[in-house]
Amino acid sequence: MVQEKGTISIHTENIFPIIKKFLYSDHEIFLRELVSNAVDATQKIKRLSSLGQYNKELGDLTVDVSFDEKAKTITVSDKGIGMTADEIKKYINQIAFSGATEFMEKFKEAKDANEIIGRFGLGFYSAFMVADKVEIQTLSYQEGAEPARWVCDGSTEFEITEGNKTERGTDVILYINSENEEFLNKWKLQEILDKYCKFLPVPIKFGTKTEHEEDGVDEKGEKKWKDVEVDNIINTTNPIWTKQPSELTDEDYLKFYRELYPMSEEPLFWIHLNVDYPFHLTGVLYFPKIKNEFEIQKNKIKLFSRQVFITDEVKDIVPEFLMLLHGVIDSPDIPLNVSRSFLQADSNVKKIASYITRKVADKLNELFRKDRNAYEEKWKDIGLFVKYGMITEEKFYEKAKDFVLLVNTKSEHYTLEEYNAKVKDFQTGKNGTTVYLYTTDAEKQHSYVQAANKKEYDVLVMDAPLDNHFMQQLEMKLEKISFKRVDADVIDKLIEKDDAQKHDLTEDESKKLKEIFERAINNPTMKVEVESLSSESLPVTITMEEWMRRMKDMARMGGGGMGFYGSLPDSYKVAVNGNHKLVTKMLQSDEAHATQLAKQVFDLALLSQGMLKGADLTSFIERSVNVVTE
Ligand SMILES: Nc1ncnc2c1ncn2[C@@H]1O[C@H](COP(=O)(O)OP(=O)(O)OP(=O)(O)O)[C@@H](O)[C@H]1O
Repeated sequence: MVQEKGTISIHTENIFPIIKKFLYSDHEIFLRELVSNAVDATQKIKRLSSLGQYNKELGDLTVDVSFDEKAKTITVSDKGIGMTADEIKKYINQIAFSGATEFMEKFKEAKDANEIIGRFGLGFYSAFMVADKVEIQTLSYQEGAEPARWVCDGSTEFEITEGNKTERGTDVILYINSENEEFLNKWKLQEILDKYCKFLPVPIKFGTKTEHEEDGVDEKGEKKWKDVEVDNIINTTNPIWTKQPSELTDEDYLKFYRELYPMSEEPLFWIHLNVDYPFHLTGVLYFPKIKNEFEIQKNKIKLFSRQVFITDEVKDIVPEFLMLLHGVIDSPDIPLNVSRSFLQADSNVKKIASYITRKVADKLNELFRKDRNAYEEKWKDIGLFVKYGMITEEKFYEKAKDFVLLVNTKSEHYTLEEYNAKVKDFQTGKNGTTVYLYTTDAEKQHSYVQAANKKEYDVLVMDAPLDNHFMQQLEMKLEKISFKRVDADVIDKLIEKDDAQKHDLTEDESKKLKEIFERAINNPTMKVEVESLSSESLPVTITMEEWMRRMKDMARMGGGGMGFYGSLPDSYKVAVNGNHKLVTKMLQSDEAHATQLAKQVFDLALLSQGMLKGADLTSFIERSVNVVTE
């Protein structure tokens, strides 16, 4: 007997075709929505029971997901609070959005199904993305409630009749349409449940699975096994982020990490997030080992809302540099279903981002203070992360400046403050700027590093692509320091002091020398200059000005607006040591011999820079052999 027929109050005839069509790409979330509703209903009955407002047995509260390939149905059953016919009318029929007109207007901007579903309270209706007909069989927990049945065939017509349920709870039965039969598949459903429902707080059963069980011993005394069918519970109801850190061991955290990222290396350490005010957020963030930039995988953080998986695109919620971390964040306070631009402006999201940034900085600081040696050992893996954070987040910079480390060619680690104290006295030039010398490749730039060390200068290793930006950041922030690569100039000019040496050459001699070299090198991008270096320094040194090289490096890395520098030819300075005895010899030789000597020492300088290649290298070798045999 039909009790009631009616029209779902959305005033627009064909809302379902719109839902179906528009939400095409995200079809699978219908299951997330229905299972979440079932879990909500279950938690409500638990709460009523604990408040003493429901006094009957709760019984087994497992939510059951099943499908029938022949009947082409998927059923989600719960033993939650159920609904009366009136409640169905109230909650299901009057779709919780303020009107079809608004929906019609807004859906145009919406970018994905999540947005529409959440914003308009269409969770339940997402069932129509995959089903032609949806049936609800339900019995409310309330004393004397009658079972009710609701059926809707995807038009705006519905029907409420007497239901057949004899126990408290709700069954939602989807009659899957022909385009969506792929969902009538065990593996497909299992996959969707794994993705969205793996950590829901109520057990979810999906069929059964076979397990091996010990079955006594045989005649020989060996263990016997038997296969038993057990419920296939697809979720862990108390994932670690819902627990207190004090209840957890390191092994628990590692186990959870392995569960989330089965193929990954062990994380370095982790942070347990737990805040109640001014927003709710729990989670565990792991620091993965990051060896180099190419390995970075973003979007590894999974975002949950009350244990329901929402997305692993956490951009806009956590600051960019924190996306290098792995783990989970769970917050009901993140507006999940709004557009990205709205998200960025949301004050809760901003607070959450700065909370996480602070927590991460505090954790690093704690590791640094507690066990400096261990921290230094891990620096290789966390350095990139810390520097990235300092470059991109002002707030993080302020905290991290106390625990970021600089590493020199002797593998010694220094904080910014320690390093400044170490080099200030020796490496401050006459203009008052302290020069931090660095190498990007201690092997290749070996002769320069050695020259610096001879002068008792310290040399840092800055070999990550990010270091360019990092140094620039430090130059801006720290007063009166500048970074110079060891081959940015001849050693005496890298850090200019008052006691600069003079060479004994006359102006004419200098000019002549310059000409000899220019002729020998015959390359306009090599600018020859006669310098007064110590007589033990090499006769010729090739350098590239710091500023120019950095611009070129950035252009190479694709730095915005730097393309112009990339297109300039490399320009080097060829510093001829006016105090070297070879110079005197050259000035006294005939032109041909002088040119040959100039060529030879220039090639030697190129060689020490790793710049001598191809035909030039061959002719250098031939020339050298001749010199030796002469
Ligand atoms: N399995 C169920 N048991 C009891 N009540 C249910 C069940 N499923 C849905 N309802 C009722 O129907 C209402 C509407 O559900 P729907 O999924 O459309 O929206 P919602 O769950 O309130 O919001 P959203 O899905 O956007 O988070 C629910 O709030 C609940 O009152």
